[in-house]
Amino acid sequence: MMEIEFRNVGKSFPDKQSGSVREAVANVSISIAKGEVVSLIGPSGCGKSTLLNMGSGLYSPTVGEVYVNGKQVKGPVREVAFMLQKDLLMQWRTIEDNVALGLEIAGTPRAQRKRVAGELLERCHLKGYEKHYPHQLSGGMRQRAALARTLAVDPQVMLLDEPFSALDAQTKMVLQQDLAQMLAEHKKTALFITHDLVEAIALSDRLFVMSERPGTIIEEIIVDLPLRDNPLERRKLPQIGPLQGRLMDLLKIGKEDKAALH
Ligand SMILES: Nc1ncnc2c1ncn2[C@@H]1O[C@H](COP(=O)(O)OP(=O)(O)OP(=O)(O)O)[C@@H](O)[C@H]1O
Repeated sequence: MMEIEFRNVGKSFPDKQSGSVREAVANVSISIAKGEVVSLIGPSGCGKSTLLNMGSGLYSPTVGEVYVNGKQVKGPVREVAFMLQKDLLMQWRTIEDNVALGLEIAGTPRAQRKRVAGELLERCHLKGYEKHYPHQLSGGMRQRAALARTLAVDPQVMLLDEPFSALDAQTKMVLQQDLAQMLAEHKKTALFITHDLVEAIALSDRLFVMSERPGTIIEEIIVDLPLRDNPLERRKLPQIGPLQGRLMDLLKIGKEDKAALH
């Protein structure tokens, strides 16, 4: 069974200026099996975040349906966790309490919350920072804490909306490595949005390339490369360059007047 499925999904938003509706996403069908990591790439404004929001139940599709674990998504889904570019940590809570937030909401007893948060912080290389506050950490460390918080609720499906785009290139590579290892170790299913083509190739089993708005899928690419759990090594493979070139061509980078990616 597919873990997450978009069936002929479309989404339109009311356009305040014209008073009509504007189509953001058109006729998208994507099926992702348990344990698969899939990336969405496409020009800015093509509807990638809108798709993720429909996956989590935050937005409802105008047409079509979304399923998680065979059940139609009709509102926020417990099995799905979101991670965004902004870490959204609460400044007044310690790192440990930020990581345990979802568990607290779920009513998990304090001792268990502390244990889970401690284990995840160690796994995310933040041991010793449990009692620190977000402002005392670097951007990369805060994003690690956000990753630990996302994993704390043990979601089946992770929706990742450019989680590393605000980080410097080297920090980003190290976090990608941690994420990839955790996804592989826990067989999590993930749908990842990125503008970084090599990041998409390094982390994914499959890629979907979207057109400009209204976003549709223009190409599905199977990343037939080893080392999905080791993106630092996968990046070094000779096949990466040609694959990146193919994506650049599909996205018409440098071929048109406008910037396809930014
Ligand atoms: N809540 C909303 N109300 C109205 N329009 C919206 C809403 N959310 C998104 N849109 C519109 O839908 C289109 C797609 O936006 P979306 O954020 O999904 O694109 P994106 O591909 O994620 O962009 P980027 O790569 O720049 O993050 C845009 O034109 C955007 O203005």
